Amino acid sequence: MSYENASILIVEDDLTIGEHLVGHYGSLYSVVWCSDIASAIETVSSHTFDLVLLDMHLPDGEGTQVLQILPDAPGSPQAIILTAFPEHQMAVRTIKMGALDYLEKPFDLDDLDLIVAKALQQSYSRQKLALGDRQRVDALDSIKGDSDAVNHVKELISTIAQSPDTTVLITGETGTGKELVAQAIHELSARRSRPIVRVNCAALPSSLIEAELFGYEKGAYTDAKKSRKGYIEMAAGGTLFLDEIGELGLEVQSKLLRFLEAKTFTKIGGEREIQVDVRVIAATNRDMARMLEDKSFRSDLYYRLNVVQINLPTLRERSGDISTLLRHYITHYCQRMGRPVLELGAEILAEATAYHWPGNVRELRNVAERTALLGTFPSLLGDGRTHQMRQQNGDSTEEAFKTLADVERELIIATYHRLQKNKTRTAEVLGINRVTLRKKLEEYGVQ
Ligand SMILES: Nc1ncnc2c1ncn2[C@@H]1O[C@H](COP(=O)(O)OP(=O)(O)OP(=O)(O)O)[C@@H](O)[C@H]1O
Repeated sequence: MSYENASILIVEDDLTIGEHLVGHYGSLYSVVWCSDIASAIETVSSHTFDLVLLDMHLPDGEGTQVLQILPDAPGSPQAIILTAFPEHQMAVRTIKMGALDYLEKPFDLDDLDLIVAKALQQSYSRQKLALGDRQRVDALDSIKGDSDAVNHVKELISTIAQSPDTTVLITGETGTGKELVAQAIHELSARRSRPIVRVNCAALPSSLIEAELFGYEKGAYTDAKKSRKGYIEMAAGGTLFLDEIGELGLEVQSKLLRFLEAKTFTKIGGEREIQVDVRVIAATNRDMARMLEDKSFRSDLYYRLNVVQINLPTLRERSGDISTLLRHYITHYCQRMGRPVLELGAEILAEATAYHWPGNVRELRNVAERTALLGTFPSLLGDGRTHQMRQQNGDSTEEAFKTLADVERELIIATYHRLQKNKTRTAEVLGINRVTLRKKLEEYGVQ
């Protein structure tokens, strides 16, 4: 294993030892040498090191002063204590404070090399672990929303990720986030260092799909000049994400079922059994119950894929997440376009909440992009009224003014949605009669 990117801070006031250490480690690693405690504290607090070689007695203080700040320093480096004053108690104290090891001067460089290698190995594994944790957090973090339904999905993802061989079926309308979920399962699983290969079964003509999935041997077709790996082999060790699985023809369904059961397959035109270890995640927005009924999808394959199912809620079923998602994507696009972030007024949120979102989060994302680009929020409910957007903390006073009719509209729509579209309660709360409320809602295009 190579640690050429490792960085070491040497804290040593003895010139000969300092030069010796710099000469020895400087050709292998990035090395910084400080000869007093004050500059060592300053340096270790502002730069990232993997390791500190720390003398104990320096002219302006004790090495323990550096040792105690290491856990909070960038990169939380390890420390190896080097001292000319062998004191048993000091050794115990520094180890208790977190030092990795303690060497008495004069020391043998070979001994120090061994301890340094051990320290760098630990630091390397820790960094990999930290990276893994970060990826893990990021994977779930990309799934926005805080409704019970989304939190339940996130819990399922974490559980399924722990079991890297289990086949998963993700169902849900178009744009609900099936691919996002498949990606998160892969990134959280032990397979994350291997590829996730996505195959859109709807995008490939049925004549090609078998060759694309399983590959072919040279000569399998007239124009098969050399053999080719299929997606399954390309995903070896990782995850195969079969999107729109409902579009697979019956013939390929049988071959896929055999692969899922035996974990082996043969390429088209081949005889050799190929063994591949992949997790299969399938997704569909089709009504699978109906497909099973009309026998356009094999029930045995369905049950084999459906070991665990994640059913993603539509956006309208989790309307509480609409404002979070809109804010997230409008901010994202405004920042990407280098524009001031636009503010989402109550009226827009009320309209967005009332809307049906047939294209789910994908549609919302497109609306957010268009809004960021044009500065206006489209009329979702078909009343033809687009909304002029204001910039966060930057609107002109004129734009900030609203008419009484605007305020009334916002209040009525927001109250209606807060009361789960209960007209009687809404009319009661607003102090108007039901007929007036109904007329107003019709006028606003809200059902
Ligand atoms: N909970 C979510 N948080 C943030 N973005 C989301 C969420 N769900 C979906 N998206 C975004 O919406 C878009 C559509 O998501 P995705 O492609 O995963 O949907 P899908 O269900 O696989 O759609 P289809 O069935 O059409 O293939 C993507 O840009 C995705 O990043």
